[in-house]
Amino acid sequence: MQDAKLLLVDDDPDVLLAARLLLKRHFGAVDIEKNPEKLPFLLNNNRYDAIVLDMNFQRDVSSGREGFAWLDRILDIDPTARVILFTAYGDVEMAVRAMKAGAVDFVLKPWQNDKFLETIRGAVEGKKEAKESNEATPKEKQSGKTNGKQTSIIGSAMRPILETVEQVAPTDANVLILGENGTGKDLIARAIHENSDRRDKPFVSVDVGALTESLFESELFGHVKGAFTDARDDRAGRFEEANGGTIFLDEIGNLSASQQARLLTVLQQRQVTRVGSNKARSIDVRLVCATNADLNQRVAERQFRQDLLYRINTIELNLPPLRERPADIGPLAEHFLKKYAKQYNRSVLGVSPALLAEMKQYRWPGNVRELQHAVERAVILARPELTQSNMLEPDNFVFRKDSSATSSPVSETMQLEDMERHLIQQAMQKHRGSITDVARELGVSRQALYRRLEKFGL
Ligand SMILES: Nc1ncnc2c1ncn2[C@@H]1O[C@H](COP(=O)(O)OP(=O)(O)OP(=O)(O)O)[C@@H](O)[C@H]1O
Repeated sequence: MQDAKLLLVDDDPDVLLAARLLLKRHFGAVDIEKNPEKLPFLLNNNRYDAIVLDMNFQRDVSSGREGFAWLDRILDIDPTARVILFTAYGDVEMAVRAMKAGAVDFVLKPWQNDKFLETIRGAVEGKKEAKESNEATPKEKQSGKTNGKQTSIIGSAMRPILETVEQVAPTDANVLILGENGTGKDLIARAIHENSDRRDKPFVSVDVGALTESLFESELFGHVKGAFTDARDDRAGRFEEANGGTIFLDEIGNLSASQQARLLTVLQQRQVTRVGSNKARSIDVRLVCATNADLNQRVAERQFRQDLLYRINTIELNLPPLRERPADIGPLAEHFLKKYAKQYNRSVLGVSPALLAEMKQYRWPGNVRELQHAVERAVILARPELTQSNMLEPDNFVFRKDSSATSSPVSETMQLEDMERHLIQQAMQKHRGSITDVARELGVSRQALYRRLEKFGL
């Protein structure tokens, strides 16, 4: 019997009674509550080692919205709370989102007793360890509050790029970073700033592609009071905010003709004029731009001004897509795995050779960002019983299905996977979610079925 106090919150009295019956045999005290509105009172008057919270409180509502709101509320009252979520089959996506929002784990309903107990023990132990080492709480970890360090840049293909960064950073040369989405353009822009003499001054990042025509000028160059209806005060623009430091203009390829003309004037004169004013102010900023568009082609098509291109591309850095640097996939995957195993308290030690081989076959349309999210998801879903020798296996990993350009071995696998997923869905419906019956019908072990349910997010 473990000396721990638990709280279970679920609006189904049968679930509460069954769970309490099981947990009371293993833990010191188990409180149950049907009404989540009582949570603030309970939390303010008790110290719980773990809280099990249902995601859906009204019958027939399965959005989980209420569960998320209560999870937030709990973590606001007690940022050290270890919250485990009850989720139904089909809610695995929601469980992943909830862990990103600060829950420590989840239990699928109907639960298996040994897994349920193991999950609660893990949460209770985690709470003790956190107390002893005074470590960051799950919520602090999510917000990155405790991580003031620069993200490290991984991969041998990045080495020549980093060498150029080191060379050009101390100069004031304008840099244009080219590369598909998720290849690390933002990371490199920050590295340029950090390696320059401007590192103690602001780094201001603006997604210019997302600015509407009407917002563009006031956001970048500022405005004076009364310049337009909502201009209640004088406001500095992002160029002025970056004064002395670096301004990073992302998605520069998406600017309209008039925006390009305005920007070019500012860069030529090194002065900004706030909207509604006629006073020009000098600015001293280092300019770094990025785009995933082929700017030379856009110039050829007369979509982008050549004089603006020449002004921003004194130094050009090309970040290769991940599929063209397969040697970087392993180190990047291991890097993210270590990061998320620590964050989510999972004992996953590495990527199996079989999974690594599949990763190298895949085209990674979302590049490093996609790899990062896929590893995060796999780590969250990796239960000890699902990973052989604590390695991530192909079964633990989901590759994005809308990758039209996948190479043939992967697309054949995808078709098979679709069929498999369909068969499992049908059997789950027929047997109303009974794992034993579905496993028997499909001729697979219960563990193999769990693996597939998790893999397909069923
Ligand atoms: N070489 C790398 N080492 C470690 N992490 C990386 C590397 N490259 C990219 N990342 C991570 O991948 C994610 C996406 O990178 P980033 O935002 O820099 O890409 P981007 O090219 O600016 O994307 P977008 O074009 O969509 O703005 C970030 O979380 C970043 O930290």
